[in-house]
Amino acid sequence: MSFILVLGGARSGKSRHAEALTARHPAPWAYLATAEAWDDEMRARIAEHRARRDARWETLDAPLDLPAALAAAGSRPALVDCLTLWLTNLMLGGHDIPAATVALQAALDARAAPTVLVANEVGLGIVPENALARRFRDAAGRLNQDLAARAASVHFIAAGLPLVLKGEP
Ligand SMILES: Nc1nc2c(ncn2[C@@H]2O[C@H](COP(=O)(O)OP(=O)(O)OP(=O)(O)O)[C@@H](O)[C@H]2O)c(=O)[nH]1
Repeated sequence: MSFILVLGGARSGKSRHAEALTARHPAPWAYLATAEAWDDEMRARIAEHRARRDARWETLDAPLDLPAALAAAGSRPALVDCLTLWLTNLMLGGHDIPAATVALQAALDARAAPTVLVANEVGLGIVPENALARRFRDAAGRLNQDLAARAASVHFIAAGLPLVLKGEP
């Protein structure tokens, strides 16, 4: 089944927008979290998100094996938040990014329920000074392009407001 891709910068409101898109479908919904709580700041960010979601959401942790989590979500509408952190986790772990992208696409193709994907638009600022940051920026841009080409709709969020780049609002 096709999916919706929600792009945006940090604190642009993309998670909230993606939650609303997912909630257009009947509950229960699966929230596939790719973040890991390494420090207090991340724990606080995650706690804020968890407080916002009610009991109709079930959280599945998917820092690396996102294809398995998409399969585990089964017939529930699923929200993946976010692909850019998943990519970070893969890169830091030395995983094969093209192979992981193919596996992700296969898992998306296999879904029979609606899916909303959140990703950061990271390439709008100045060129990063270090090589790893430049590699990450390029990989994130490529992943966004690959998924946008396959998505039914693509929404770009800035200042909490959606700009429809492709498909339905
Ligand atoms: N492990 C885990 N991570 C979560 C959970 N809920 C949310 N997150 C993570 O929190 C991250 C989002 O953090 P924020 O800092 O609020 O995101 P942001 O991109 O700055 O903000 P917006 O664009 O406004 O959504 C996502 O990557 C999620 O994976 C959870 O229950 N468990």
